[in-house]
Amino acid sequence: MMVIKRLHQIARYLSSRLEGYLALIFGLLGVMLMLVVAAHWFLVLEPTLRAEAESRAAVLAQSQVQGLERVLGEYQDPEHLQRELVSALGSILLFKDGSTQEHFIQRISLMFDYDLFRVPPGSLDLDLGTTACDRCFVSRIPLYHPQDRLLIGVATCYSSPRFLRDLTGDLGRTLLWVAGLILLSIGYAWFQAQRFLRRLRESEHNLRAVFEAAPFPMLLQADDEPFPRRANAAAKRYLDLHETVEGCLDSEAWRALAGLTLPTQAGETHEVNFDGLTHDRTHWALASSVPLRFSGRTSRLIGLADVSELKTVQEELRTASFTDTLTGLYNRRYLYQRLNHEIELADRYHHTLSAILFDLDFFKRINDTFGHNVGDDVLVCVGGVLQSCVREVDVAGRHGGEEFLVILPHADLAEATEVAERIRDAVASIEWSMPGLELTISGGVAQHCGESLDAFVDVADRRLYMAKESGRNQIIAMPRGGASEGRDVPTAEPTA
Ligand SMILES: Nc1nc2c(ncn2[C@@H]2O[C@H](COP(=O)(O)OP(=O)(O)OP(=O)(O)O)[C@@H](O)[C@H]2O)c(=O)[nH]1
Repeated sequence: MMVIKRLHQIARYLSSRLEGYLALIFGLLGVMLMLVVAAHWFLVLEPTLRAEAESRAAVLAQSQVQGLERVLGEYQDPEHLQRELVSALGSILLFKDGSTQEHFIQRISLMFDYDLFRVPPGSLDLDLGTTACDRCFVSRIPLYHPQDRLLIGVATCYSSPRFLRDLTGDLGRTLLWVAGLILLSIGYAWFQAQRFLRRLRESEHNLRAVFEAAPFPMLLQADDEPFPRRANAAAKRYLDLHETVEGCLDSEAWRALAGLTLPTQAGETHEVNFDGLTHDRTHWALASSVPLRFSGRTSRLIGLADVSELKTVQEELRTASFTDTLTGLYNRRYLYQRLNHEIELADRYHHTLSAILFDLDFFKRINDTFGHNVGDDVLVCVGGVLQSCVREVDVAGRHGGEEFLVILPHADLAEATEVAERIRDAVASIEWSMPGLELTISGGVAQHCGESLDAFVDVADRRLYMAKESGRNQIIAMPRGGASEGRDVPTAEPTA
């Protein structure tokens, strides 16, 4: 694992170095190409074309010189012969290209072997035409006597270099232009590539800086790897990441986080909670996960924003919104929400549901006699009694003022009445530290029979009113002879 990682690092280093020199390599390749083309031109093409041009010039000179041999055969008198030769040479030199008006043969000189050719020595050596003919092709054409076919001299023709130009045209200049353009293009491409690479490096550097300096945790993980490839300083702190001996980033919290389902779409966020962090508590984080490719591998960028404190505050607010601040019991808002829910469950699953509405007897008198603070303490104390007398599934809360409501799921009227009695007894038995303080409680019990929440509470309320009317300190679970109250089946007689 270490070896592979090391090799990977070396490969990455070499690759990054190569990237920097890539443009230079391409530039050198271009120059090499130009050198190969130039070498081919100067060493192969140009000599071949020159040889071809020379042979053309020689053929042309040969054809012209044939006329001279005829003159040599026709005239015996040296003076006459010389005049004719000069005239023939003049016509050869006048021979022009129709399109360019350029002379084909620019200079011609004759040399004879006077031992074989019987005229005074040197009398026929002629040299006519321009002397400045540097690049001319020189063709030496043997001259034979027309009768006995003996070699009697040599005609040296200096042909115009236009033969070479005909063959090459402007190839050389074109090649120079092309080479220049290629070099310019390579230079431009190299310059642009360097600029692009510099910008790329800058951009990568900036991204790394942003990644590192981000105040919230960010991690980069390849899809086929269990550990993050990169983590910024905030992530290392937050997830308590440490490097293992194998060189991977790992921690308890990372493992907990990696086991969760994180969002897969860009812009999507999930609230996740996970353990394993220091401070030994469950942490909440807002997680985002953006798919991307990194170093050619499918990866994801995980962003985390710790919302644990926000969650705690949210939870506290939620609890506060459902809690009565004085007694710590549920408040009326929660009681009604819960009762609504329990009614739905009872209707759906056809199970029993009962409720008890309590009211402290003559509570005003306690307030008036002992003061409001004592009244508050009494309310808190009664709340505690209520809480201790009900099951875990039951819900006890403050209905308002000195009224309390107890919800009893899966309890019929008889069972609820029993609980109500237990509470009444318990309240009556409280030993108050305040001399002269006595407290009783009255209650109305109702079993749900399919009616609405308001109607259900109303039944309990009317029975509570009856209890009050009947002298207080008692529980009413059925109307005494009231036909309109006879919906639920009483199983216990009212007590006094
Ligand atoms: N100390 C205190 N008193 C409260 C609180 N809420 C309501 N009360 C008082 O409770 C008293 C209720 O009085 P009443 O409605 O006349 O009823 P009661 O005196 O208990 O008489 P019955 O209900 O008929 O037995 C009022 O004096 C209210 O001020 C509270 O939070 N703290």
